[in-house]
Amino acid sequence: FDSNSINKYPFPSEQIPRLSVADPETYRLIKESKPVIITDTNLVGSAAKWDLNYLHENLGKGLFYVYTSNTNKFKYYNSNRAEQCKSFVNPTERHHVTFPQFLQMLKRCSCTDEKVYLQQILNDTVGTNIVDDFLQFNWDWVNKCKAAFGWGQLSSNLLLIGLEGNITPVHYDEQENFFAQISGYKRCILFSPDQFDCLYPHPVAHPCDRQSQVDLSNPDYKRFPKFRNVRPTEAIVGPGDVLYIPMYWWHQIESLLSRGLPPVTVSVNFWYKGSALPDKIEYPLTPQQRVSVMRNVEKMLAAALDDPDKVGGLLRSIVEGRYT
Ligand SMILES: CCC[C@@H](CC(=O)O)C(=O)C(=O)O
Ligand SMILES: [Zn+2]
Repeated sequence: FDSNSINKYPFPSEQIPRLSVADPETYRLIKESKPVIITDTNLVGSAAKWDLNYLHENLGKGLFYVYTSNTNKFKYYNSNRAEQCKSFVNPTERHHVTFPQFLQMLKRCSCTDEKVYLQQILNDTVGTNIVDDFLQFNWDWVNKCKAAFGWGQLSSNLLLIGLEGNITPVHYDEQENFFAQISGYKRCILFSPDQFDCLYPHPVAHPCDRQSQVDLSNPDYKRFPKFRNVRPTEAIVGPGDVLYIPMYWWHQIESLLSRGLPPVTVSVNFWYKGSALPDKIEYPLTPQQRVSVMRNVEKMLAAALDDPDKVGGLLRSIVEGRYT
């Protein structure tokens, strides 16, 4: 990757540890829900050949979700909620196209400043060669991890094909994630769940639930003063690396400029449902549990008031002059 393509952000960063699949420390970190880059897993080694030509030949005739953006940011939004919310402006456009059409869109990007990002759950419409490659993922290792950490079922594998420069802005997911990098390089900037107060997520009922309101490239310190206190940990993942993104950990993922061609990055993620609640809740609550409680309060109040826009007013009445 081209090291001077690294965006400068107004905060110092720690480095995410980079450990071997054979190192016991790797599993200690995962057990503690801490991020770690795991090398030599061969988790998606069979996908090392997934370049655009091979994918064009073998992905099949199915349709793929491809997002376009007039900026380089691909902020996720819930399209059903977006339709309900008249004032909401979609940050990206979603298209349902064939792979050849995606390749055409990619080509057009070189002469417009539009960016594209294919984000498609791997399903049974793919060709037999892709199915074979998928079956040759290192399921033995990843299933052992799932069992060892008590994770729930694998909910999906998302195929991500992005253009260099693409950014998935900072957000958290409610699933455990083994993020496998296949080609190209991605900068992964992570923030622990206890930094919730610094990252000001949209309201739970908003189309951009779980997404931070803070634009890392242009933070609005008046609206989001605590953003000054963020302490990220980051790393650059390359082909063969697997990044463990623990559930509720905030992350921003940036596709880096690569000197060579093609200017695309390819990744596959493995989203797992979280582990079951412990029989006995220990106190103090973990940061993840605190986020989950806040989410449930917002959901309950939005339902009780039958209007998400009234939640802020009621919470202020509860807090101001009483819990401050
Ligand atoms: C839609 C998912 C995008 C991905 C980040 C990226 O590779 O751009 C991510 O956020 C995740 O795997 O959780
Ligand atoms: Zn994510």
